[in-house]
Amino acid sequence: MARAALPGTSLRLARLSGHGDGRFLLVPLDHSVSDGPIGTADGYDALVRDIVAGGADGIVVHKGRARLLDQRLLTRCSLVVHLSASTAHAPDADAKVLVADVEEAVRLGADAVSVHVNIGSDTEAAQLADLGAVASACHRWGMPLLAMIYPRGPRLADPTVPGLIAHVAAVAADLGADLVKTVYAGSPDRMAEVVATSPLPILVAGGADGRQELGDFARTALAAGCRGLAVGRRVFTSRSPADTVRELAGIVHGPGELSGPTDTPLTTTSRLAGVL
Ligand SMILES: O=C(CO)COP(=O)(O)O
Repeated sequence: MARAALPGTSLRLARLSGHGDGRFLLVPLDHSVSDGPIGTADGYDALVRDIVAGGADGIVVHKGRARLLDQRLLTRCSLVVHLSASTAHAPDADAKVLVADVEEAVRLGADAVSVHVNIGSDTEAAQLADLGAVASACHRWGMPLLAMIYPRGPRLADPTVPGLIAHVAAVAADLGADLVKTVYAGSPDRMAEVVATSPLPILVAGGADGRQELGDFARTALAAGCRGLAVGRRVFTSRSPADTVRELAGIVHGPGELSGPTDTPLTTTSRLAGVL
């Protein structure tokens, strides 16, 4: 569904979809807030270099990290500033709070901002209020808004029910987001049901579930109509993050220089599940 976007919003969105095809491969690296450092300080810089070399459209980081990055890398890869946070040590890790605002993201040169909302959590009301307020600020500044929105909370037994995911995607659209990142519904048919209801492009979260090979997972999600992927842990815990990103970029944006299988069994990431 076509929407009238501000020129700034559509220009930044076009930059974010680096290949100009309306598809997106993002690599979230905000895990350092939720769970602790992603490797060493030098390793983090090398990781970002690998992600850029592999052809990711954008990385997702918090505001302080954005200031520490090598700016030259961000001329070839978009910057998404994540405005939400919680840590694994909180009494309720699903309770995301805002830790930055859109003006800060503008000053940092962001191509988009993201907000995390857990629908069904005990603090859903505050997170919805935050999403609405950030959407208004994004509209003032011409800044694209990625809603990382999930069915997640103590009363939700199965977050992969298509009707539930469709509902959270509708919340994102109705409150003013431009892109949705949410969970995979478990099968292509179920995911296609979700996509059919959403006026916004849906990016599927890579997650830590290693049961399906990452490339297959990506192909399945794209075939179901998803417009891209946001894959964090399964990139930075792979043997070669650059090769993993290269493979995913080839799947998201069409045939490219695909490399061999790069995904490795996940050993360190399951503890993050439910926090991000
Ligand atoms: O999107 C995430 C954090 O914002 C989490 O990404 P992964 O589940 O792919 O690690």
